[in-house]
Amino acid sequence: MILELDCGNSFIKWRLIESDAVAPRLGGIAVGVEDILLGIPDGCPITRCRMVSVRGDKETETLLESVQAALGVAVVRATPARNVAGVTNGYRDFDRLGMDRWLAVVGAFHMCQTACLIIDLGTAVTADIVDSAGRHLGGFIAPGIGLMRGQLLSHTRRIYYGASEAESALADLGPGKSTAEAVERGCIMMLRAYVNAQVEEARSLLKSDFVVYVTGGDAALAAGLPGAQFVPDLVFRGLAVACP
Ligand SMILES: Nc1ncnc2c1ncn2[C@@H]1O[C@H](COP(=O)(O)OP(=O)(O)O)[C@@H](O)[C@H]1O
Ligand SMILES: CC(C)(COP(=O)(O)O)[C@@H](O)C(=O)NCCC(=O)O
Ligand SMILES: [K+]
Repeated sequence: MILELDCGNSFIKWRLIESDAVAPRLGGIAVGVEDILLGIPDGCPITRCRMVSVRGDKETETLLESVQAALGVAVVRATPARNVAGVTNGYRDFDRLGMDRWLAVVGAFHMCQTACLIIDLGTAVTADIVDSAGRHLGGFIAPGIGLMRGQLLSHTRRIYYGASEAESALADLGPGKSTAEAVERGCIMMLRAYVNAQVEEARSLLKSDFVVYVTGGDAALAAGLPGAQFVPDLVFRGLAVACP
């Protein structure tokens, strides 16, 4: 059994997968390594572990070492590359491209073998464009919905509301008639406008048909994007290609 870890800025996504299987056996979202260890059944035969992390080097090293120590298996960490599986990294400094973005791009091209747009809605919302020859044309990074909302709450005096108000604010998306509705709906509208703009950008750059993949913890916020395929495990798919 292989343990796979995707360490994002907010959460660690983890799953257990048989080496030749497509569907995972078990998985979850964790804050720290302890949560992952609690989620793994006793005696589960883990033989390998692969990891991708966008956390700092020191934090990543600590995570990796604690997993190795707890499970007694070597952890393989995905590292930057100029080319993987027919995809070429488009950054001038290829090692500065976030590894989650890179693996999502690799996973996406591996699936469709044609031009694609990859949108990942997590802490940040990223969009990456790949042409039909596998050339990554670059991408965009913007704050995710939590960061947008958080900036408003922390940088204004009179914007405040509770969790239950926030929850009921999304019953519909028309003009808000309370602070909670106005902020929650405004942030969603901004996010959707950004996502739609990415589709337009890809259309004008690629000048051909392309596949749109949506992933990340907040992918549901892009629901209704015409023709988009929701692939929650896109980063894991790329991780398996990059670290077989
Ligand atoms: N079960 C869950 N627990 C916590 N957050 C979740 C959950 N499901 C979806 N989310 C959403 O996922 C977002 C984080 O997405 P994620 O892709 O994990 O980010 P990152 O890769 O930056 O850590 C949060 O903003 C939250 O709204
Ligand atoms: C853009 C990101 C912050 C997204 O991280 P996430 O929202 O998945 O936690 C991450 O991919 C990153 O740190 N990238 C390095 C900068 C870059 O891609 O240019
Ligand atoms: K992300």
